[in-house]
Amino acid sequence: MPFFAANLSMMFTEHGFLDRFRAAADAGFDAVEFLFPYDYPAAEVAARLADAELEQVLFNLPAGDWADGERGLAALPGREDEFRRSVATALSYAKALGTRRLHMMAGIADAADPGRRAAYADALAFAADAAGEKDITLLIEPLNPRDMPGYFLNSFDQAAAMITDLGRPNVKLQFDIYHRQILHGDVLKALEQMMPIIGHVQIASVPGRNEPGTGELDDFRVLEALDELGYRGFVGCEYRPKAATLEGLDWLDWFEEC
Ligand SMILES: O=C(O)C(=O)[C@@H](O)CO
Ligand SMILES: [Mg+2]
Repeated sequence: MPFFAANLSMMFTEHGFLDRFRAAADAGFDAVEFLFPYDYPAAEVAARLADAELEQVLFNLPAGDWADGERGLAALPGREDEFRRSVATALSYAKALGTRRLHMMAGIADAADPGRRAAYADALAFAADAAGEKDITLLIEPLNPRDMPGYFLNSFDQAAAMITDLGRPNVKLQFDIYHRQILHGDVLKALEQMMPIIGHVQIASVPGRNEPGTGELDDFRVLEALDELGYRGFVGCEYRPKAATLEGLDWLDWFEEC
């Protein structure tokens, strides 16, 4: 049985962000992830985690001007100083929140452009070193172009090659089953082949990005396969509930029963 983490950027949005921690704990979660904590003081977020006795398992590095369409800084030449400051900001939040995994978003950039590839490779090495000093795993995640048009990292093989080429033990793949199915399919074989470099898993149904068990894949079989393959990390529930979050949570009971 995987360890599930509620994604508080997508789940429990019936509540304000800071109230989602208590809501997730009351619903039975022991762990949470979210995209960004930066709108709130780290001490305030840490207090909500402590009050709800939750583990914070993952969040993203600052990703630039989100409202203006930016989706990360790593592959953007000319933004190196900002990127390096963003790494420091994320590490300081990670320390306050006890987080051991950070996701580095790449940005909207053409992966065929050598300048952008070089910027990304430099950013990855820099962030890997900085995270490694704090014993933190740095994750990279391929995203499908329907949800994230123009995103630099849109292939699992490309991500795996970058991780292998860099050869740092604290750089791993964020394997989002939803993105994998849309990008390439062949989910079970990819999990098997990439297991040595997987540092975090996320799940949602395809194509709706709703509760597991409501889409085209047998999500419960995929979750079982994670167990069989020896995955002992977290599975982030990064889905948009079809209706109220609590109403849709019975998928967890079905999964436990099967
Ligand atoms: O969109 C996803 O999938 C994520 O995991 C985010 O961290 C990136 O927006
Ligand atoms: Mg994801």
